[in-house]
Amino acid sequence: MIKFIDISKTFMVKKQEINALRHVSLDIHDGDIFGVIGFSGAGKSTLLRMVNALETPTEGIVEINGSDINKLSFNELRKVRKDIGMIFQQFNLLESKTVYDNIAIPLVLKRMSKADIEKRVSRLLEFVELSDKKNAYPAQLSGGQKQRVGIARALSTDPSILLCDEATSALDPETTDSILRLLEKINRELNITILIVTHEINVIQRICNQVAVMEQGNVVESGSVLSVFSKPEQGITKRFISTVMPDKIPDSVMEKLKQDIRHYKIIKMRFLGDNVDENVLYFINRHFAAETNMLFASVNELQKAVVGIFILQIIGDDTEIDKITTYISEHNIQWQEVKL
Ligand SMILES: Nc1ncnc2c1ncn2[C@@H]1O[C@H](COP(=O)(O)OP(=O)(O)OP(=O)(O)O)[C@@H](O)[C@H]1O
Repeated sequence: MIKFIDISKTFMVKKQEINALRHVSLDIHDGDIFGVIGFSGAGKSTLLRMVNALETPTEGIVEINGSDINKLSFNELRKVRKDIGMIFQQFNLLESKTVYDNIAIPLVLKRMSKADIEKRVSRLLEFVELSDKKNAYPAQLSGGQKQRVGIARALSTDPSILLCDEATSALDPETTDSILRLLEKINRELNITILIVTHEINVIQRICNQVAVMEQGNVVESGSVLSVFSKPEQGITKRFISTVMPDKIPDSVMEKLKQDIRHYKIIKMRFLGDNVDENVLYFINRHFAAETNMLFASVNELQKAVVGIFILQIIGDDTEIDKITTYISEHNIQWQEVKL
């Protein structure tokens, strides 16, 4: 388990304080794919680099499996670092070395025998599906292939934690998808805990089970991806999520609404998981004396659950509208009024 306990980090640049992290507390459990999202400068990389003590906190404690990483002896720290792999946006491969040699570097440093290195590297190349590129140089590889080499190198010491610093930000969407599938396989088959920092919400949506949203050094929102995506609280979270799960009335529909002189209320409902199965809309239309008009609907699958967003215009008198919203609340469906 990785535990950030009340972490703050201040950099001094030309006598000016930069508060890169402010009182950050997070728990990352074994087996998690934990995503940290935020815009540039939010403090994500600084936080990630705390895990292998490439960065030390000004205040607070970073615990890995119960021990304070900044209180370890040199040898103890070296051992912990072997248990932590890291991949980067720009891959960080040695251009003058072949794919094989790049992956073998950590094993050579570990003084592993040649035969064992050969065995381990071949297995890793197979795992990342690059066996045919064993003797190629990085310049002969695509971005996705380079990242696969980076991943194989990070896995070479058999770590239990993998840190990913914007690992897909330099890749096109299709290649991103294949790398994310590989990360999922690493988590599932090798039982490796993954910590990802990214500014791409689709990365979080696609593979993470937990998320923390960072803004100006603070964690402003965190929790399971399902709970945060289905009920985002903070403005920044809503902005990120709306790019992959739109929740706005389309402009053309909005124009028509402006001409509508009937008495109505507009509500936005979010259905989560099981309650999407209940045919609430059917019930509303049959049992209340109001007309409903669907202005927008989207349904997304997340962590094998369904998140539905419906924006409904309810046309009728206030008593009937109140009955409907009470009925919706009683069915534990989140809703809020949308004001034009
Ligand atoms: N070594 C350093 N010296 C001085 N300031 C730093 C250093 N490292 C980071 N910072 C500053 O700390 C803040 C957080 O930076 P950090 O790289 O952690 O953000 P980030 O969210 O990862 O952004 P990006 O995605 O652009 O890397 C920024 O204002 C950055 O300029």
